[in-house]
Amino acid sequence: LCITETCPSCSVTVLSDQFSPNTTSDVAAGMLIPHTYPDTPIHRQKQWFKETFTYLFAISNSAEASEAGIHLVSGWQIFKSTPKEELPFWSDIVLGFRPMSETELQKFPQHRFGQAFTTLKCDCPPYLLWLEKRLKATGTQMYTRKVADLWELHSEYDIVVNCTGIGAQQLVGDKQLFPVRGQVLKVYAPWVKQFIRDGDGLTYIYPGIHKVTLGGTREKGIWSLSPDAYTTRDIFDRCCSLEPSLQAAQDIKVKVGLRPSRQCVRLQTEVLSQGGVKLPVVHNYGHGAGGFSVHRGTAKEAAHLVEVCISALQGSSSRAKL
Ligand SMILES: Cc1cc2nc3c(=O)[nH]c(=O)nc-3n(C[C@H](O)[C@H](O)[C@H](O)COP(=O)(O)OP(=O)(O)OC[C@H]3O[C@@H](n4cnc5c(N)ncnc54)[C@H](O)[C@@H]3O)c2cc1C
Ligand SMILES: O=C([O-])CC(=O)C(=O)O
Repeated sequence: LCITETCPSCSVTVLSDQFSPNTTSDVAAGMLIPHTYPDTPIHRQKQWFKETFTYLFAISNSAEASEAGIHLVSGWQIFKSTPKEELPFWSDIVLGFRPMSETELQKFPQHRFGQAFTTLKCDCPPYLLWLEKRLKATGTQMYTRKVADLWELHSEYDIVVNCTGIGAQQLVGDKQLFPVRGQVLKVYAPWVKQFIRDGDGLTYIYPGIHKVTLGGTREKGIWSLSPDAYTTRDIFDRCCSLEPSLQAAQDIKVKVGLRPSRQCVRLQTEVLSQGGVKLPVVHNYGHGAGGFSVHRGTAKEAAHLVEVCISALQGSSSRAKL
């Protein structure tokens, strides 16, 4: 979508072996709370988050909000001991960030410190469908196709943009990319309005428009997409210990996804070359546990890289004509 906006004259085709609702992005809670990428400068991560927040905040204030599944949500991030970094880098981007009051903390007797703020949440399947609808309206073609090798695309396309998430491990053999398995529950509990996140990142309660997401797990290097019944019970118990009213939750569905984790998002151009033929590839994958939080910012940067590739191709074809 960002490419169609940045480079309106180019024709875009989306190839994917799976579309919504069968992607990792459909499993995500979709909360805008960034995860830090250790090898990416903080100012760049902050810029990605800020652009994403600003973009989604505008949608949340529009008549599209409900169809797009975007809404504001207030709540608490709580800690058993005061974290080293009391003010995370994103504290001035979310709304109304402040330390929790003593009265608020009384709700969580096991926790000593907390941060209250308002952020945005994407209800992921509706948001992905809304994006697909907007993309189709630009004339973009979408085909179900598994790409085994990027070279198979060179006769059909001038530039390839690689947004394959965990699939990039196989597609481009990226050894730095690894799965972090996450299991979550989606439950019906419409009385839960505030989000609660344990600062250790393991337990969270995220109310969406129709369902509440209860999490979670972080299992490094595990590829299994099968739900685990013991883990389901454990997640439910951990969430009930933070919000006892969840005991009355109904219609519990279990989902599993593989976070495409890396020390940094791979957001760069690579020019593949074979027998004198060149194929520019813009990579944009490896968003780990924070893909929703930075998706618009990273997509805009990828679209800019595509723009640079187009200029280079136009430059080389006019030189060839000379
Ligand atoms: C349990 C869980 C909770 C999460 N919660 C949050 C959250 O609250 N906030 C947040 O910011 N992030 C969250 N995330 C992280 C977020 O889900 C990911 O960062 C994000 O979904 C990655 O998006 P992606 O588009 O790169 O990957 P995907 O959604 O996996 O999309 C990749 C696409 O590429 C296709 N593909 C792959 N290989 C090929 C190939 N060879 N040929 C053709 N197509 C291919 C796939 O079919 C898929 O359609 C969570 C993740 C999990 C697992
Ligand atoms: O950590 C969170 O708050 C939710 C999330 O992004 C994940 O489970 O990957």
